[in-house]
Amino acid sequence: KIHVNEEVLPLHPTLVSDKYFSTIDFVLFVLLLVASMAIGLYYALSGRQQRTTREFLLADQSMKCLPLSLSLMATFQSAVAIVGTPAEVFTNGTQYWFIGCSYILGLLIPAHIFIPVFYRLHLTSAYQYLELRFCKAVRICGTITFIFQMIIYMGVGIYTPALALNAVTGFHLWGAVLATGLVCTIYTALGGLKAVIWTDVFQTVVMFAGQLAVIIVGVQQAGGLSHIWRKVIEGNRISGIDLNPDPTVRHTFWTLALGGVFLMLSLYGVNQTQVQRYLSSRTEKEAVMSCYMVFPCLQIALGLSCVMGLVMFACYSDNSPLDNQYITSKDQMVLYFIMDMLQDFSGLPGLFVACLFSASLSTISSAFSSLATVTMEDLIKPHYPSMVETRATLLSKILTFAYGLVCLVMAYVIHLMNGSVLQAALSIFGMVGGPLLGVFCLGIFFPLANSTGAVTGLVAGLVLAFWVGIGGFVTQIPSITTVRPNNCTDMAATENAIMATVTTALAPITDEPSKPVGLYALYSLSYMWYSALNSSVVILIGLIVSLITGPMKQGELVAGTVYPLMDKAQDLMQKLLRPKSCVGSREQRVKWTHLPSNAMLQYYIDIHCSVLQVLIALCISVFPANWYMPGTNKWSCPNREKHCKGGREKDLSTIISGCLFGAGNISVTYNQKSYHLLVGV
Ligand SMILES: O=C(O)CCCC[C@@H]1SC[C@@H]2NC(=O)N[C@@H]21
Ligand code: NA
Repeated sequence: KIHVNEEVLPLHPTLVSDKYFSTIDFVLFVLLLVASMAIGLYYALSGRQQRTTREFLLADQSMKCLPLSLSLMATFQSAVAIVGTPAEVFTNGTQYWFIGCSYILGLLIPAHIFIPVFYRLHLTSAYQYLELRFCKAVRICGTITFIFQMIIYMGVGIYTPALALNAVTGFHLWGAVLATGLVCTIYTALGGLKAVIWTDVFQTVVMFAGQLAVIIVGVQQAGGLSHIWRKVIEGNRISGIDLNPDPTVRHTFWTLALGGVFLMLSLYGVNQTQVQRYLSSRTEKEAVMSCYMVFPCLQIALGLSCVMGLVMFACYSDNSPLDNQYITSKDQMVLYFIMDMLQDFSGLPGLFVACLFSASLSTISSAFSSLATVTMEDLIKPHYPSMVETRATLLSKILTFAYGLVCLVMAYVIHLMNGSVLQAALSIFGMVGGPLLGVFCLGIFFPLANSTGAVTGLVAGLVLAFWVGIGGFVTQIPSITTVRPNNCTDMAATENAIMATVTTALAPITDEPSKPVGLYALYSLSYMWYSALNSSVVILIGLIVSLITGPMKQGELVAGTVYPLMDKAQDLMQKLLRPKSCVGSREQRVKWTHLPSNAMLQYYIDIHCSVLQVLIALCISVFPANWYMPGTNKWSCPNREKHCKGGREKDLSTIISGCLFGAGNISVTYNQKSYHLLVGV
């Protein structure tokens, strides 16, 4: 049996028999690199030739929403998702598809909370916010955390397609890594953010084209839609909605749709790569629009990958190349499928490989650009405030090159680690991106949070993240190795053990394992909850420490750094200390229907609402108040019979939020008067 090792086995004799990457496939791959490079050079040489940092790092703030939205999607849609998602669906069914539900809140909240705050502060780096809101130290901590996260992700992003290609076709591993790394570095360093965004657009088109072509031909090869449907039904791969509340189950509706919201927020809300795109928009409105438009793009991308997984399953359910040890990891599955089933369609493998590398290029170029930006803006510029623009721009270009080299080094580090890439990437986002999300939320939603609280919270969040993340990684080794015995050499066995560990619930759990207790329960937490857990811990510790060390005073806050949502949080704390009398005597009441329909309403939420309720309230707060305010008698107020008569009997958003999350109090302030509402049924 073949153990894939690119150094020993440059070509694969038994894998796809006599089928190799052909000349036309190779040409398509090279064309992709050449076209990307050409776009980069065009922006390097045209216009004002990237002479200021505003031009180089923020695309002259001239971007429109269509290219922005495609670029937003391309940034976090790497080869990891292209090979990882079909493999996930192949092994565990379509449950992962439910992550699509998290895109709703995961994009609405950035669009209406994060974008307005960042855009109006005229930032370049998202971490400038942390200094404005807290202090320099928090900014530096945030920047360093971000750099750490992106460097690892970049390594995974560049290594994944190269490894898959190498394992299946024997294409030179380091040749592919070097080619993509160099091309990407050059066009990013020369063309700046504008080149990155426009190459993203081109690469997105290639990505969709590749996936779509493979699916269409694949369906035909697999014996048509009805045959595929029968196979996936027989193989039990169409997953129903799994409402199991157990947080240790890897993928359920809750881990994906709710845990996924936090993941999405850390990526689309506060990650520099995306914030930089919002800031490069011509207007705030266009930035918000681009955020809306990512939604269908992400859904299409997710749908295509899932369908590809199903098609693959129909082809290989009885004869898995993984079981036959034709391939060594499920991440090689997609390419194996392409080379095995579609080899006779000249150019199709090449188109798909171009798709794979498009995904990877668009991700690492965004990473280079954002890393150069934060290094310049957060670490270098503050020390040289009088640096001239041309010099700063040149330095930014050099930084981009430097990160290109770092990326190549990281590819080698990832090469030494080995593992299932999708879960690895998402775990990194949860472990490092989660705490970062927490510190931003702490600043934006809680006026009382101070710098000490922010630093302590961030550090505590990171410590917990690595504790739980690494704990989960280590404690899973024994159980998995027994599941998957292998008869390779000792070296290969250890390697496989590590690989299988990251693959975690590779096989759906068949026999009921004993419930983990104590720390093991914590370690077995689904990786999809990492973002939520870690960000909540940062907020909680941040608030506690802030309260102990003396909360921030209203006057000390820089205007525009806090979102009005939690404006009254301090009032609320005081109110909570008093016995609660639904509506204080100071507060006046008017009929709900007397509130003007365009009233600007401010909400604050009872502190004993759960995090979920807070989220829902956030969601509610983004809809125009007059959608559900006037005369809705689901809002209870004292004398509600008197005041709230004749309204709509059922208000959808109220009912859904109420049913799902129980009741919570929300107060509305209008014209300096407070009104209390009870959300729920
Ligand atoms: O790099 C990748 O391709 C995978 C990691 C990022 C995936 C996140 S999960 C939610 C969202 N949907 C996507 O397609 N990408 C991001
Ligand atoms: Na990408």
